[in-house]
Amino acid sequence: MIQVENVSKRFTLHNQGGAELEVMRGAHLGVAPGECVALVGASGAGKSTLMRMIYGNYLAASGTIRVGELDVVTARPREIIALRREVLGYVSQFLRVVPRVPTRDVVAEPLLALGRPAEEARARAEALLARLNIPQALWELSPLTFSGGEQQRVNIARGFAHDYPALLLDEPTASLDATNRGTVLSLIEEAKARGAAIVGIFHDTEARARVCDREVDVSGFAPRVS
Ligand SMILES: Nc1ncnc2c1ncn2[C@@H]1O[C@H](COP(=O)(O)OP(=O)(O)OP(=O)(O)O)[C@@H](O)[C@H]1O
Repeated sequence: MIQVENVSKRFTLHNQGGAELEVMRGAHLGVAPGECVALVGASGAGKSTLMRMIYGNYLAASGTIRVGELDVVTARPREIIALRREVLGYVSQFLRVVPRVPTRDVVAEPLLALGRPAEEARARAEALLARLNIPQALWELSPLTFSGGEQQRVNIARGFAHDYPALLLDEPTASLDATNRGTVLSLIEEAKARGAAIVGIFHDTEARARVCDREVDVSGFAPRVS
């Protein structure tokens, strides 16, 4: 479902005289439906960079990144937008939302964007918010003033609203209490059971051991200095 082949990445630092920083060469990764793969490696090894390339936020310098039928490296912006709407979900560490939009609508939005009936989208959003222990009194409010952990749970609810065939998870259990952490791990297990292909960064080693089938050490993709 997710197939990364021979990917390299260079950053051009425009504010530092155009210096070129090569951070990855020959990256490979394959994730089958129903599988969860953890990206591991020391800080700065390139875990986030690889995840952002799969999502199409960073452009790979070479190689292919297939998600379903689409090669993200050569895809047009319109195709990336459709991929993100239908196929590839991304739970980032931080919630980014438009001000004044109620929490329930923030969570329902991915389903509405797919043309699902408003009633169904709302019901799904409410079920997820309840499961993640967001008090009902907060559903009508914007999540911008919520606590860090509440915002993270709203972000997770939004990321799991649609049953994406592929999911990217950036530290989904960071800063959660034991109960909510358990709920998030159950959501991940349920996504795997319905066939989602998942790539995740988990500094929480117990969480990683519970939900991930394999680890891929991105340090192995560091460019060799010759
Ligand atoms: N936008 C950017 N511009 C320039 N360099 C970048 C950019 N993003 C990442 N890098 C560099 O790429 C390398 C990999 O960074 P990345 O954030 O992917 O590592 P990581 O493994 O996710 O680290 P951590 O575990 O600390 O989050 C680092 O040397 C970093 O400085």
